[in-house]
Amino acid sequence: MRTLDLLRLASGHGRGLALAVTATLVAAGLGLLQPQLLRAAVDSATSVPWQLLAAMAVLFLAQACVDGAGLYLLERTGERVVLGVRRRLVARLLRLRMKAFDEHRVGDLMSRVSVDTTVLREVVSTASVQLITGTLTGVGTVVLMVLIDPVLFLWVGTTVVVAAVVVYSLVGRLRAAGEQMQRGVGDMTAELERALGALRTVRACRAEEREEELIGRRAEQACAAGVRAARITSVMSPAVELAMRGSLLVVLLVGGTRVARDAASVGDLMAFLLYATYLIIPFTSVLQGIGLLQKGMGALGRVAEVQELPVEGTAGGVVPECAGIRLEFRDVWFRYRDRPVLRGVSFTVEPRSHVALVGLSGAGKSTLFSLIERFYEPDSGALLANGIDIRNFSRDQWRARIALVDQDSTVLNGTLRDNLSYAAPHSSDHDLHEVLELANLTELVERLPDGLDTPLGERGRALSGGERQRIALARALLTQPDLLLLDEPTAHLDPVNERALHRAIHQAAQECALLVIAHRLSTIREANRIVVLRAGEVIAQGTHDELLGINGFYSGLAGGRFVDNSKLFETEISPGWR
Ligand SMILES: Nc1ncnc2c1ncn2[C@@H]1O[C@H](COP(=O)(O)OP(=O)(O)OP(=O)(O)O)[C@@H](O)[C@H]1O
Repeated sequence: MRTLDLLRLASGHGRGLALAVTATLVAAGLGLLQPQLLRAAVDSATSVPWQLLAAMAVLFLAQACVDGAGLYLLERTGERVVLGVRRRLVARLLRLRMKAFDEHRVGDLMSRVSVDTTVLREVVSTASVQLITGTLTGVGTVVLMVLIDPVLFLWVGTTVVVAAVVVYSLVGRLRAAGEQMQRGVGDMTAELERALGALRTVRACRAEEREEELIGRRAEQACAAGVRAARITSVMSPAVELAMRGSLLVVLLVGGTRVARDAASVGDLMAFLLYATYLIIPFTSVLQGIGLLQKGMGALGRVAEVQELPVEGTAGGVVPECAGIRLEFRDVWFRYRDRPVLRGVSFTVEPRSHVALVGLSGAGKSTLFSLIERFYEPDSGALLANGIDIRNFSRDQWRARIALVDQDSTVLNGTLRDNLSYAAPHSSDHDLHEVLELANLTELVERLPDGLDTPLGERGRALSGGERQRIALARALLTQPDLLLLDEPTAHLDPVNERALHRAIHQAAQECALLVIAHRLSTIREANRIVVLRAGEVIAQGTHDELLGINGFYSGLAGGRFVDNSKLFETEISPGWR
């Protein structure tokens, strides 16, 4: 099965591989001719046979050139095969269903693209040729040896068979060790990615030593598997070497006596001896090839696992052009694995309306956003856009009509312009400046040394939390969505910027529908409608004033938990935060 996968890997590169294998085979063939020339020179010449020596020199040179060309072709093909695999893996990883990321660690998935594919390259560029040319030249050498002296070959053959049996018995264990090593490297990368991704927290918690210890342990696991593989190889290699040296000794002893008894000529013995030394090369090649192939099978398995993970579908129709989107949650149920999170959620966001979602932490508010973005699908019930189930639309088309600003306000490594136009790459400078003004960012652009073209650093490290949030909002507004999803948009803002952002949101709400996860009273008051969520259920809907009168849970939330920023401004803190 895996062998088939391996062959499939090389498909499309058959020409390059065939050329490389041919070159290596020709080089090996040229090598096999040399002892024959030597034999002829020794047996027939009475003086130094210059012509034969010149022919041998030409053979040596030709062999070196063809061998070099074959090696280059192989390495090139290996690189191209890996490029194809990496491209396929990257395309797959970027489209995996979100559930796959709940079950697999990002660092481990990354290590499959970097480390495992490198092992695959070795299999393609080295192991395949080692196995093919090693076997063929080995067989060729054996045939020539049998032709020269079958009796002598029997002696050599026996030692070689013993070595082959030792190698065969160790191959399975070498493969297992190879797999463990790759897994160890994957685990280590995952831990490192986790620690570096949260470096500020690691430092603030003075956890460097603990992280170092944990990541070191993962590295040790990879090292232990590597050492296990080395131990197995260290038994294999001397076994082969012993067999080779033994067979040379046998050739000298048995061959010498046969020459003494005139059963063979000196030329025969020299040619046979040369072939016996030549046999070492293909035999070691095949051995190394088998070892690499076993390692490669482990890597291939890990790469194939990614290829089998489910991706988001691309099928579906176009969202019909309309003046706005009316989004309806109709009796939506959803669970993460076996944990129910949403229970029969029903509510509607009218076109150009402003709806706030409120509820305690863990009530399921962000999950509602994930369902709207179609990161996950409901277990039952449906989300309807203007009466049509959104599963009928292609994800791409649907996502083009909505925009999301989440709490993390992701800023990508790149310039401010790259970040703003990420979802709308062809925006004009005029459009960019319009949204910058809306998000109260013009001052930031003036302050940055290269304005819109200033690099923002990895994850926008050079920016404040509020600036990142406003950039995320500006990016969302630039796409002119029909539905804007905001996860507490004013979370990182001071009152001045909060007011500016409310203005921006208010303006945006003229053009599109807004669904806002809100924790601040100011954000909630802006909404035409508030949906109260409790443990995955919608327990009430209405305006702020209506809900205060009819819903005890909401009144409790409003009285105790919403942050009233106007009070914060006066350095008073609402009772729930004391
Ligand atoms: N990927 C996930 N896998 C498993 N459980 C999850 C996942 N994401 C969220 N949950 C769980 O689902 C529940 C709802 O989470 P959700 O993030 O929707 O809550 P929330 O109301 O947005 O909370 P908050 O206000 O704290 O952001 C929580 O109990 C959370 O632990």
